[in-house]
Amino acid sequence: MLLNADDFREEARRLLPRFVFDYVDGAADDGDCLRRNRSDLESLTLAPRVLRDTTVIDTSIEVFGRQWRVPFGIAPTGLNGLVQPGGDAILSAAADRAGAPFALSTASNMRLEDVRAAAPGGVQWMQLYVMHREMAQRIVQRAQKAGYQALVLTVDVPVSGNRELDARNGFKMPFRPTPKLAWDLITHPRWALRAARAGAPDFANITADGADAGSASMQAALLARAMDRSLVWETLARLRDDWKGPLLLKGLLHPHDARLAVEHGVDGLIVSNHGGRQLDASPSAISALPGVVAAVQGRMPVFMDSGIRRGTHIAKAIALGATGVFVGRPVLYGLAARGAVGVDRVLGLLAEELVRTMTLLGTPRIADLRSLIDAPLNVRQ
Ligand SMILES: Cc1cc2nc3c(=O)[nH]c(=O)nc-3n(C[C@H](O)[C@H](O)[C@H](O)COP(=O)(O)O)c2cc1C
Ligand SMILES: CC(C)CC(=O)C(=O)O
Repeated sequence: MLLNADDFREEARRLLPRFVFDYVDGAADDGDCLRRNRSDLESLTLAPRVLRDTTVIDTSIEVFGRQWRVPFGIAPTGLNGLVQPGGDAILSAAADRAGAPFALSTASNMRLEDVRAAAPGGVQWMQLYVMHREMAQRIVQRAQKAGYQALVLTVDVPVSGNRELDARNGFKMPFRPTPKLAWDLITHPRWALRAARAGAPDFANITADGADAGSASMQAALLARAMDRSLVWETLARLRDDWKGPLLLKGLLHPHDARLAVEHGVDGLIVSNHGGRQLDASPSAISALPGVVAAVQGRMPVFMDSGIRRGTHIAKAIALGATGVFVGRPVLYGLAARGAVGVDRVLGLLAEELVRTMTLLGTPRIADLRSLIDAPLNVRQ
């Protein structure tokens, strides 16, 4: 039975070729940060309040003038077409059905306009990797024109984290067929058939601005995560000028950087260690959250991702001051396991778990959860 995000992970492990599952599931170095994300979330506790009216539970929040039905969304993840052809359109539509936002990665296998069209009424944010300034500018312009409502600049990938599983699987561009890969495909016929039916373009293109910039060198640079390392706080001003809507930074953990973000006119933060895929020595995102929230002093929304697998985890992050959270791998497990139905189910499970958690805590509204942070709870910071 698929009763939680971990069940979907096991199903994804069964159905995906090894090289795809490892890419999705894997982390940097020894996976210390990955485990810390989870164990720090698990070790937090929330003391429930009793005899409170919880007849109606309202999980909605308002962000940048838009209503979200749930205080969580889908984090940007690259190469979703590998999990299932058209993955980004499926995820984006599922997020819209759940009343949740969807963030599209620069490393999408689909053109950003096509993903936008999959959920025209939905909340969609565009994530930006800056490999080349020109390409970044083009993506920014096209995302603006297509109607993406916010821009998320990822700042924790000056260079790729050390992904040893990917190296062992030969997962790099150009992708060379090997006997190991052939065996991987033969033993996962359902995935292989679907990929064959979708055809090469789904994999050949890995940038959200599609064929326009899809030169082989650009694609190899993206997969190698060869970013423009000269991008610094001062150059953020250009981006700030180019993008007319809310600008968020994703991948920030240090309170001092949060203060710099405020000074540089950023509109929101996503406290994140990239799901443990970058610096293995990073603190867990949940342990870094209170420091960032304190530094920001309510001047902009602070989101968090990395390790969220349960409704209780969402409640804990919000109790520690997060405006909302994002999930990466869980929805990809859902996509791998059951396609659109699987993504709906994973999002639905998180929402159901959150409602039950809020009922048990005696906190019918999200704002009530936030007030828990001031209560004398055994919340470790
Ligand atoms: C397969 C995969 C691909 C990712 N690709 C991107 C990306 O292209 N851009 C980005 O900003 N973050 C990327 N991330 C990081 C996620 O946005 C997010 O920070 C992370 O998955 C959260 O941790 P979780 O998977 O434990 O929920 C990726 C994560 C995964 C698992
Ligand atoms: C294709 C990559 C650039 C996606 C990424 O950021 C990741 O694997 O963590």
